[in-house]
Amino acid sequence: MKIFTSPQIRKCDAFTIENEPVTSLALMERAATACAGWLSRKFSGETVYNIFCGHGNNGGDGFALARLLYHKGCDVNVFMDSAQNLSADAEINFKRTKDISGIEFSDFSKVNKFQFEKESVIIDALFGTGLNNAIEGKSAELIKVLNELKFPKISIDIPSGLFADEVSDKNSVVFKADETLSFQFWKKAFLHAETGQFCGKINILDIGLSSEFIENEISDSFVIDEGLVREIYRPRQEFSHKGNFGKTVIAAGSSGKMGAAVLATQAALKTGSGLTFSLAPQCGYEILQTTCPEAMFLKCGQDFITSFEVDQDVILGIGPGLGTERETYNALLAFLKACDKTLVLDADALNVIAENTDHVNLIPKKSILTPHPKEFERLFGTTENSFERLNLAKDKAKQLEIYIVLKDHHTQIATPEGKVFYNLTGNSGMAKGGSGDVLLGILTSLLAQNYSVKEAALFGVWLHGKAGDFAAENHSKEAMIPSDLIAELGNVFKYLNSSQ
Ligand SMILES: NC(=O)C1=CN([C@@H]2O[C@H](COP(=O)(O)OP(=O)(O)OC[C@H]3O[C@@H](n4cnc5c(N)ncnc54)[C@H](OP(=O)(O)O)[C@@H]3O)[C@@H](O)[C@H]2O)[C@@H](O)CC1
Ligand SMILES: Nc1ncnc2c1ncn2[C@@H]1O[C@H](COP(=O)(O)OP(=O)(O)O)[C@@H](O)[C@H]1O
Ligand SMILES: [K+]
Repeated sequence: MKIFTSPQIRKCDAFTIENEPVTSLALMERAATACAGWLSRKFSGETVYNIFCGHGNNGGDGFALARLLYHKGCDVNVFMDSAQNLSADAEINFKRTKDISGIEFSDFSKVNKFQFEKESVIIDALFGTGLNNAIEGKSAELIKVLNELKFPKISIDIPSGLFADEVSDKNSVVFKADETLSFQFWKKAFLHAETGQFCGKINILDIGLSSEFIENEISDSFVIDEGLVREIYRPRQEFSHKGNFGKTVIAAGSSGKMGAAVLATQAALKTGSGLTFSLAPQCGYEILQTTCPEAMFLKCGQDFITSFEVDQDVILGIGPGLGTERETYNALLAFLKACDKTLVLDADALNVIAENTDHVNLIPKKSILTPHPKEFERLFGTTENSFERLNLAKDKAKQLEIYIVLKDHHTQIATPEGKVFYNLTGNSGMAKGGSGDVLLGILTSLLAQNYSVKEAALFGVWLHGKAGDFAAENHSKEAMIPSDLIAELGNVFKYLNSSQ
């Protein structure tokens, strides 16, 4: 699914109004109807909705929502700034709502003394995508008060104070939502840590904006939705044999870090690789042969890896637990100098490359790099925030013709064509040492099975997160461990096969 910027969303809005039989007012009604439906499914009939309306169209959504909820039999209070002029559509919806005697209207200034009912919900319809500056004055004071209230908080379209496409100033006042009801599209602000922390759970509501516009408008940012994953996923053919599913080699591990090699190798096996090998030092022989009996052992060194030489017909994933021995580093640099095949590079392999700025030029084109934020910084330098980090990743992916998988809550994949794909699966239960090793195994296995590099990156990151979500469901975010991700891979494939 494409991600649009605020100006593109406005264009989409205008195109829909111009080319489809719908007025801007009717579009507002659709938006409010979608919100009213969502809220009445979510909350009980006893709920009292306290709707805070700004003077733009976000406020217009709020006035319309107040009327629709009231007509569903709900209790509704509306708060507004009576001194402000309203936008045209907000004015019409204000007029349609103000004469309903059952709805109480109050000025923002009354909020401090207002007796909120026990079953209250706070609805933020103050500012939407039209915000053009940090919120100050009365509105800022209001938001500070609302943020202190201990009731469920819902933002309409975007939490007030956030910009859709960029980071807001650290000190700016932002409404802190438990859930955000947004229209039609994901916004970048929902997907980055600095801004996403204000959004709570995101719910994208379809309001029927022009599919013609959505198809034709160019965007370089996408979310990986399940439809895209299903297009990529290829169920196994029954008339097939192990030779059809590639050879995966996981180069990982050193004395004291063999667990990383085990996790990556097991993940490669459970993702469907035809033949799987662990390239590891002798100290890991018994460990790997016992924990991964299906994988073959390629000995390269005693306590750490001293050579990365492999056959030409394999796909190689390098990095987890390699350690920091000079000999391993030199062997990897020598190998990279001679290699022109796609690789998956993670962890210590990235640290080797980060040692010298020229080393990035040794990365074979079309390789996948999977840095976490610190590794990314070591490789490519520091940035002010995650939006800028992503821009730098986009530049580097284009310049070096590689795929950069920026690991995060919503992992971002930057492609050589300058596109960015945000992942939506995964959870904080995965924030544990070893999760990244599992990802390397999955990605390498998919490449070996002949998925294109882009497909492997998108599908692999989604699979990894989905396995994490299943693990959290079964074990809790606290108790789940990276091994559980591997165990859940089977259920993710079953899920893909059963709901085709
Ligand atoms: N697109 C869609 O698909 C649909 C969109 N819809 C809804 O419309 C919303 C966008 O509405 P919008 O453009 O009227 O902007 P919104 O955020 O309500 O108001 C901004 C107002 O505040 C002002 N202002 C700006 N910054 C300020 C500041 N710092 N401090 C103080 N004032 C500030 C600014 O005035 P200006 O400075 O521009 O004169 C403007 O008057 C969108 O989020 C969604 O909810 C749905 O109804 C239908 C489908
Ligand atoms: N809060 C989170 N939400 C979703 N995914 C997460 C979260 N924290 C970590 N992850 C995922 O877990 C993995 C952690 O990788 P990494 O930091 O390399 O760990 P390690 O190297 O210790 O295995 C990444 O794929 C990352 O996206
Ligand atoms: K809002």
